[in-house]
Amino acid sequence: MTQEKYKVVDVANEKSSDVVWHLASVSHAQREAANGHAPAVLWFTGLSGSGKSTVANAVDKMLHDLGCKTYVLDGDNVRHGLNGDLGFSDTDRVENIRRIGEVSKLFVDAGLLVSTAFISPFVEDRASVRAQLRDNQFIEVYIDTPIEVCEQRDPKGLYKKARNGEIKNFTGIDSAYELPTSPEVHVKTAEQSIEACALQVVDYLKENGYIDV
Ligand SMILES: Nc1ncnc2c1ncn2[C@@H]1O[C@H](COP(=O)(O)OS(=O)(=O)O)[C@@H](OP(=O)(O)O)[C@H]1O
Ligand SMILES: Nc1ncnc2c1ncn2[C@@H]1O[C@H](COP(=O)(O)OP(=O)(O)O)[C@@H](O)[C@H]1O
Repeated sequence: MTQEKYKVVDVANEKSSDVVWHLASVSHAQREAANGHAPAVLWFTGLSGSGKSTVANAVDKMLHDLGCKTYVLDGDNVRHGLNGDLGFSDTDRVENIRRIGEVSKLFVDAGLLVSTAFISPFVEDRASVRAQLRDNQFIEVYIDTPIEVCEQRDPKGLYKKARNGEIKNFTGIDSAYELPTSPEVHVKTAEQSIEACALQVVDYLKENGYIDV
């Protein structure tokens, strides 16, 4: 192995300071050309029951049908696996989002349009994930649904449990949700169908040159 195959990065404060990166032999531009679209993370954020998973999966299906390389990260494949050790204290939520941010970055590096569906309640954590990606690779999608509507939907019966005191630290009841201040896409699920919500996101990708179909 010759030395130019390696890039030494400044990670003096990390435990992995003796680890060096192997430079990629397939460039971002080559991946983008092969996939036919730009990579990005569609970061869905909103209350429990707001419709993050439903809309993220509808978007994923539309993009897949258009021939895009996609993936959805949500509680089912993350909180039961990689983040199975984390609960719902503020500290655990911060770590949950940090790890999901790292995983999203890898998917973006692989050239995918990745959709994440996590409450991600804190402005600072969403901003940290954005800051780790290149310009335009983080698209915040605010799934804006009034808590009354979420509570009426209550697809998992969790609001009822939280109101009864069976669940503590429930977002919107006794745990904070900090509103996105300038999301790239602002989706109001109480005012339009699931399909219209998903189209709003896909149209954003078309209008901003991520996909060209
Ligand atoms: N205390 C508390 N508060 C909020 N949500 C709770 C809680 N306990 C369990 N659940 C279920 O976990 C899902 C939220 O997990 P997230 O990883 O998205 O949360 S966070 O981003 O770390 O805040 C959330 O799923 P969604 O309804 O899909 O949002 C709930 O089903
Ligand atoms: N326009 C809409 N967009 C998204 N979900 C909707 C809409 N109208 C009704 N729903 C329903 O609301 C519920 C949202 O649940 P879910 O997607 O699991 O939310 P979250 O992932 O935010 O917890 C689903 O039962 C879905 O069918």
